Amino acid sequence: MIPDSEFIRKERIPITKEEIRAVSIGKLNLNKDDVVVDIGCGSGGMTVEIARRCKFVYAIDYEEEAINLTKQNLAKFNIKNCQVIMGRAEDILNNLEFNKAFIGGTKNIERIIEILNKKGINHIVANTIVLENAVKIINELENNGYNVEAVNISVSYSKKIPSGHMFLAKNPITIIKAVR
Ligand SMILES: C[S@@+](CC[C@H](N)C(=O)[O-])C[C@H]1O[C@@H](n2cnc3c(N)ncnc32)[C@H](O)[C@@H]1O
Repeated sequence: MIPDSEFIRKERIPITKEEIRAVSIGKLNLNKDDVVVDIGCGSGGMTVEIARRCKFVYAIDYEEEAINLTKQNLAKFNIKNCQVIMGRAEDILNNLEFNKAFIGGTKNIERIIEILNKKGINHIVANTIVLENAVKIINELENNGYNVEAVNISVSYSKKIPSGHMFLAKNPITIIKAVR
């Protein structure tokens, strides 16, 4: 995994933290022939990690700032096997050919899952920090016939204090994997 500090970052656009990227990449079980869509690419943290491990990535986000940041990070890490597309995933997915999906942005998630199902996508990984979104994503995936497994990951980072080290907890993230 690339350390968070090596990415170009903007405070307004949260990057998926290194440890969460590591588990998410594991759940995607990528191989060199995979073509992956990154839905809600944000700062491009996941886009870069996915692209390094597969054939091609489509990175989608409706925010111009996110698109620009993703492009900057792709350039920084010299990633060429990626197309960055600005727009709403639900309007774009039907025009793309891919076999796995990573979901980092959850606006209109019901429609997105419906499209992924109709396109015959058999391997999806989604991340969310919002409890209600986790429930919604799990229910929608199961309603669309996927076998779902969710893990909730809490990462704590060490901090040096005068008497030694302490751990500072980050918010838990739910990582949902759907296959069939
Ligand atoms: C938490 S960020 C993703 C972080 C990213 N995985 C990273 O490592 O930097 C969520 C992003 O999803 C985008 N987003 C949410 N719903 C979307 C949708 N339906 N279509 C396209 N982009 C979406 C938001 O604009 C935001 O930039």
